[in-house]
Amino acid sequence: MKIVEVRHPLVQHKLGLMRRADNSTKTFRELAAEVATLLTYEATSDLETEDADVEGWAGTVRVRRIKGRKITLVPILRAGIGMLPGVLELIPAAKVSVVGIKRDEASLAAMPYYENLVGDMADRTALVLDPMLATGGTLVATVDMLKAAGATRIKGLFLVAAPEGLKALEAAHPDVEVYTASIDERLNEKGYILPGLGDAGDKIFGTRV
Ligand SMILES: O=P(O)(O)OC[C@H]1O[C@H](OP(=O)(O)OP(=O)(O)O)[C@H](O)[C@@H]1O
Ligand SMILES: O=c1cc[nH]c(=O)[nH]1
Ligand SMILES: [Mg+2]
Repeated sequence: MKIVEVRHPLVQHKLGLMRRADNSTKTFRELAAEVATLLTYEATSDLETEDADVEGWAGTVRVRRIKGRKITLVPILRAGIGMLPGVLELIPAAKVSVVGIKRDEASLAAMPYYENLVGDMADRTALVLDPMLATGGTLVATVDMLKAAGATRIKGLFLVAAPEGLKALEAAHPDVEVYTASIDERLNEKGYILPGLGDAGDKIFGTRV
């Protein structure tokens, strides 16, 4: 399975700022979007390009443009919404497919509650957005949904990923690519990533703080 831990200094610096416990909602949100932009840059580095001719100031110029295949962004409610503005900075025309999944806090089981996907999923690369990959249950349920709708090219962007979640994904969907700012140490007994970021959804939405 392709797993890319992005070691770029800007990513590492911004993730380090996100780990502070005293961040305001505004600061956490801004950093989540900024890291999402940088992860998008990495995750799109293998997009195919083709030649095209444009009329420039001194005549016709041969340029490169992104070839045919289109992208759909798939933010997982709620917390994935926090990454959406940063990804749209680089792919402003992308169609957005929304998935709602809530992790049951006691069993840690992923509970899907909403699905609204673009129609032509089979023709698109799906970029799944979620700040946290913990047990992997949410991501596996999301990929199940996307594949059932015809998706064959799926990449996931996560601010932080736990080894346990990566293992679960590899067992269920080894064809999915993962881009993350950090592979952290482990999960705690409540399924939270250590050292992690805490509850990313609560921090992005300003709830329970
Ligand atoms: O890998 P897993 O163990 O499944 O956990 C990860 C999921 O948990 C969090 O969402 P949460 O259920 O807290 O929902 P929220 O976005 O509404 O906060 C997080 O944003 C992921 O979606
Ligand atoms: O560490 C974690 C795990 C799941 N969800 C979060 O928001 N944080
Ligand atoms: Mg949450």
